[in-house]
Amino acid sequence: MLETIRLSKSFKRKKAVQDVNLYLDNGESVGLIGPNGAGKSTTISMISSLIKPTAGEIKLNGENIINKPEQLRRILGVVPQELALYQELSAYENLKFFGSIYKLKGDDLEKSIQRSLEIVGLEGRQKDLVKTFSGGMKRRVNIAVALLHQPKILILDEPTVGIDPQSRNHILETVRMLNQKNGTTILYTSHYMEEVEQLCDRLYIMDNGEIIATGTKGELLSILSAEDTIKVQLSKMNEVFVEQVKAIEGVRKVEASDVNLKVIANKGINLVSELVSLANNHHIQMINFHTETPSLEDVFLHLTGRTLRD
Ligand SMILES: Nc1ncnc2c1ncn2[C@@H]1O[C@H](COP(=O)(O)OP(=O)(O)OP(=O)(O)O)[C@@H](O)[C@H]1O
Repeated sequence: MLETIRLSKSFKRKKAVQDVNLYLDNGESVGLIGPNGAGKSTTISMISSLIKPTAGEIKLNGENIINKPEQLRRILGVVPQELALYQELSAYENLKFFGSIYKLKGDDLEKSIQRSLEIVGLEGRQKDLVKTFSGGMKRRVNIAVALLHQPKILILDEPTVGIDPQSRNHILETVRMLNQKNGTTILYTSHYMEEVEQLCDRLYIMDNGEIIATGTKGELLSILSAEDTIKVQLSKMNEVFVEQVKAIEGVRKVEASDVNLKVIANKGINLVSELVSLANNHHIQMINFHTETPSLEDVFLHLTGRTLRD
């Protein structure tokens, strides 16, 4: 349905986005995840024709629409990171104003406003001034604005940053409902891995302006399927022991702190028995150990050497 091909944007010498290929199929819920500054907002701004790409194409149903953004605008709803609301107007008045920009009028406009307010759960607060709302409620009004023209594709740029947990849950539920009940195609950006894990069928992982991995959760986790992670608590620790653990064939990484050891090793080696015999040689007891199941955060760490929130 919607596709970007080698989409790139530079600001002077800064390459903010480079060669980004992504596609959204009809009815999919797709996550775009990456740390601050990865290039997510810039990518979204290009797709929503707020800024012009330096290079690349944006295709809608196979047709390059970079120079005819109005085609895409009709079917695209965008919830930007920054609030775009009039604080001195009520929620209803804000929606009325933005609805008129979409050229909605009369009964159609009224129905759209009430439908959008209902979706975000603010129909009971529509007469209240936006300035009296919590941050989370303002975000929900922002989402209602993006829904006024019943977009087929909804893009949300980090919609849960800095808001209370109740509004966050409400927003996640709203997005899930729009995707699963209304069939709205979703592109959801976040630097919270657990949100995209919950909401999205497929993910793109972005770092330093580039897509560094893509796939379903299962496909991304399989990047780590060649490794085992074992965490061990010991009765005591010494440096020679740690060095000998590092030297075990197939061990990739060892992190030691206090009496805890985390060992990442190639799958298939008999790491536990090697550790037990080494510990015995040093008169160290293994108090407990467990194998860790990798998460998508681990995939990100594996690919970039950093955590998402670094
Ligand atoms: N108008 C601009 N002028 C110069 N540099 C910019 C501009 N907009 C973004 N950048 C730079 O481009 C890079 C990508 O920024 P972008 O906002 O797209 O990242 P992001 O992944 O959305 O992160 P965040 O979650 O912090 O918004 C950053 O290094 C940023 O400083």
